[in-house]
Amino acid sequence: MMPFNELVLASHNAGKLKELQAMLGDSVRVRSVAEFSLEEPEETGLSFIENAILKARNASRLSGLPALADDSGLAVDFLGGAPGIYSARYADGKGDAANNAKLLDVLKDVPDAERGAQFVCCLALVRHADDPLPIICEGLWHGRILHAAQGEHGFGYDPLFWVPERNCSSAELPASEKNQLSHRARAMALLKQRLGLA
Ligand SMILES: O=P(O)(O)OP(=O)(O)OP(=O)(O)OC[C@H]1O[C@@H](n2cnc3c(O)ncnc32)[C@H](O)[C@@H]1O
Ligand SMILES: [Mg+2]
Repeated sequence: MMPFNELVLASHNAGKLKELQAMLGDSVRVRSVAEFSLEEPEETGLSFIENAILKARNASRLSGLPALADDSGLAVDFLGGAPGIYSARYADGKGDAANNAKLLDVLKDVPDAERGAQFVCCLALVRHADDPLPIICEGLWHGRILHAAQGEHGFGYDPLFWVPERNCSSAELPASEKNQLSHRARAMALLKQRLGLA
């Protein structure tokens, strides 16, 4: 059991919410921040950590509940870690398909050996909106960027992310497998350890 019985997930991304819920299982009753507000807080931080804390505090303030936020993104080696914390806004807010198209275009002449990338996930848990000691857990997932989209599962950049340990894209993995391997899965495993659940 979690040290509390209700938790609000501070995300407006349906793909993330599904994965986080599956990973949390029935260890805690999960609510979504959308029950309290549809307005997304501005992600003004310069790091995944700052943005995750900012989203968690916002959701906790709105709900009066402990809150778990996920700030994540794709860091491409050839681009010096871009789009990074700006992954959701890479194509100026035009959405996943536009983000993916832009990334493919920017990397169109880059050979496989230079297409290394990491998915990054930072989870932040606050017990209340002004919690002075949020719990922060990170996870990385190493792969490389494909030359064209592959696979239908997952969300976001998954169709472009080659998973060397499975020889397929992350959008070709069934949800249950992605949820054991991914950046989010690694961060969640650490969070469960920190909470004494693992
Ligand atoms: O901030 P919230 O409301 O949680 O939702 P968001 O989609 O804006 O989330 P982020 O600000 O953390 O941006 C994450 C970006 O990285 C992408 N991303 C994160 N995890 C991913 C995953 O597991 N598979 C594919 N893309 C992912 C996602 O599609 C977004 O473009
Ligand atoms: Mg966001």
